[in-house]
Amino acid sequence: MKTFGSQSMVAPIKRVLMRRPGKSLLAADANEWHYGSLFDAPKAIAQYDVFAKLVAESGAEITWLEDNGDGLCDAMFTQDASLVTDHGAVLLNMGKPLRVPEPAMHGEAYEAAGVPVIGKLTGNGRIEGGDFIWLNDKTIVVGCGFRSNREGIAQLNAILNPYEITVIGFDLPVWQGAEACLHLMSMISPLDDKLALIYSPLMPTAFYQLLLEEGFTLLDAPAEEFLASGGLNLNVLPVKPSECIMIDGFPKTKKMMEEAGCTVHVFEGDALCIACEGGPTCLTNTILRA
Ligand SMILES: NC(=O)NCCC[C@H](N)C(=O)O
Repeated sequence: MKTFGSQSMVAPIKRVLMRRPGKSLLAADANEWHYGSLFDAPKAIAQYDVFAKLVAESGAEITWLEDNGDGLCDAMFTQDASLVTDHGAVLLNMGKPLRVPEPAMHGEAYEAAGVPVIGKLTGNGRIEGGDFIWLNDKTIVVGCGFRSNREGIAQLNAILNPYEITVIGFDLPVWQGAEACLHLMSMISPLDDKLALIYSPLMPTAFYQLLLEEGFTLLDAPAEEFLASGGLNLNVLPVKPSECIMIDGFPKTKKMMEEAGCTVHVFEGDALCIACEGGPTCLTNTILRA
């Protein structure tokens, strides 16, 4: 039986890597980590538990990393430090200096979980997982901004081209500056093979055009909810095609997805997600979708 592998954003989620926030988050200096005014660590941990329950209820097996007080508060956003393909995992290289130790942690977890590591980014090559999506099962799109760069794309191509996977890049806007977290997935969440929730004003034009050429239907999220949530209204985790988990409190975005045929599960995420700048996709790293 297949225990790892994923070259889709939306196939049924079967296994994920997650890290429950604990001691590190409770000791976090919000300024140092760029967490917002809604940050409240005990509340964030309680919200995380509700989210984790939804993930488990979707049928996914969770491979756990524990927050044992190593001080890596952002490590709960497991999406960012590695990516898993049908051939094994790639350890990424973080753009946010405070997060640099995380890919090595993922490497240890994959070794323990029986997932082969087929390569890792090094030196000045940087990509964070929030900056990539599978456009199709042979093509990865990476957003180049403060967290990911062209050297990272060149390295990822060198690792994945032998498996007939191509990585292409599009430049992201500056938006709120270098300290804020803006990833490619801050402006797009795939919901089905050819359906995605987006925020078009921030999207690279050529990427937007490519999605249309590929036959995507694009649901453009309402600006007021995007701005009120720091973009987290559209950070939506598909648990299977047209079924997803989102943060509660964004009724217009939710309705838009429901009207497009999606089933949407919600959880409270103000202290966890809005404050810490990462949503349901960021809190999970897909090990197996099939
Ligand atoms: N994939 C994501 O969008 N991850 C969110 C990461 C948030 C974290 N506080 C960071 O700044 O890296």
